[in-house]
Amino acid sequence: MEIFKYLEQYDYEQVVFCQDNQSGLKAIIAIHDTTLGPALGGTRMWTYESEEAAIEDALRLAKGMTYKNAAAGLNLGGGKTVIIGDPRKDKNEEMFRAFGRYVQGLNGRYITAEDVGTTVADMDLIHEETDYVTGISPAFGSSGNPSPVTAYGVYRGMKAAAKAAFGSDSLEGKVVAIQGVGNVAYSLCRHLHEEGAQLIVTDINREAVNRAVEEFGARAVDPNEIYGVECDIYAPCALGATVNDDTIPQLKARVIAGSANNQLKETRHGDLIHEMGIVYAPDYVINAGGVINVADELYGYNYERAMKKVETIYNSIEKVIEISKRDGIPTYVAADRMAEERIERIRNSRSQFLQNGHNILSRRRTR
Ligand SMILES: NC(=O)c1ccc[n+]([C@@H]2O[C@H](COP(=O)([O-])OP(=O)(O)OC[C@H]3O[C@@H](n4cnc5c(N)ncnc54)[C@H](O)[C@@H]3O)[C@@H](O)[C@H]2O)c1
Ligand SMILES: CC(C)C[C@H](N)C(=O)O
Repeated sequence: MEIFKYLEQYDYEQVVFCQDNQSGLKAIIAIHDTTLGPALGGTRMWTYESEEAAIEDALRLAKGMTYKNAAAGLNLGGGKTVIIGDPRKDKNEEMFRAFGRYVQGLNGRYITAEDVGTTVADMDLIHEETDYVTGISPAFGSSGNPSPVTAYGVYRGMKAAAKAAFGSDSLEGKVVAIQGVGNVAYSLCRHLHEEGAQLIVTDINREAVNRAVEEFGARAVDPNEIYGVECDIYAPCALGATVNDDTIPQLKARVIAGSANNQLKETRHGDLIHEMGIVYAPDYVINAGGVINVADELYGYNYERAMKKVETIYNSIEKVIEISKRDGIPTYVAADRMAEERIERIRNSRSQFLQNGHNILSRRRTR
């Protein structure tokens, strides 16, 4: 990967490589765009095939956060961190504290939170070193684990997408195929089960599958089978890029709506599913519940206020589908336009000069 070429192509601001011998920390903080405000995005811990794969993931996820935060109406830019390592074996206190010091070093340009492989306990360790972390324990006045709120947003967005595909937003009797039943999807399964949807689940973690089978009467399938099952809705809730050349021909679903980030391997896959008449709820619009929830901490966390905003995900999904139909464009393009237009509007409204704290005239007088 030619890194500067990539940064230039997608207009990234900054990439920070964090290394600490003692703890084994190897992390990449990617800051995509801070036009709207500080970059807020989670920290993912994952075993990557190569350093290049880790860098690419951080970059793609950071850009996704710029669009997610903008589309959700937040005054926040986009950033993300990946820590290279196995979250089941390689974590230690020193690692998250070392990482916290790197976050502190950015002096508020980047604020972190949970993502795949990290927990509230990890955020609490980061918080030992910096205030620029959200999703820490509620005992600190924070919002805690964002996953259940993300799940609620996905559930609401899925209903809006179902309305467009089936004429009703009721999910009763609908068959939903869920890939990955981790933190978000577990709560999503609960909402769907309560509404009377039938669940088909898969995960590479057997325990996670068993829990969904036992608690929600889900039918389990092998990871490779999930794409081809007979279902109404495919909910990707594991990692990204699962809507691709191999999986699209297998899909029977009329709706794709799930929590995973970067669901489309390439944008052309969004074009392809659009042509096939599949209603795609753009990933960063439907999964914004978690970031909406943690972002509320910046105002002094209020659960009711945060949930009121999360409810609007239903309307946002309706809106992208409406624009998609009106302009004859795929929903992912409609969502990108919505996000980009907001960034441009705010960029322009901020264009007048504002004193930035360096009072040149008063300093001159003291010389
Ligand atoms: N946690 C949040 O609040 C939040 C917010 C927005 C987006 N997301 C995104 O949603 C997705 C899920 O997040 P999470 O917090 O639930 O993570 P998680 O790690 O708790 O769950 C992911 C699950 O997917 C499983 N998995 C991984 N690869 C798989 C595969 N090939 N096939 C089947 N299962 C597989 C894992 O075993 C795990 O159980 C991620 O893409 C994340 O970036 C999460
Ligand atoms: C800020 C976090 C809640 C971010 C979350 N992992 C996301 O992808 O939106």
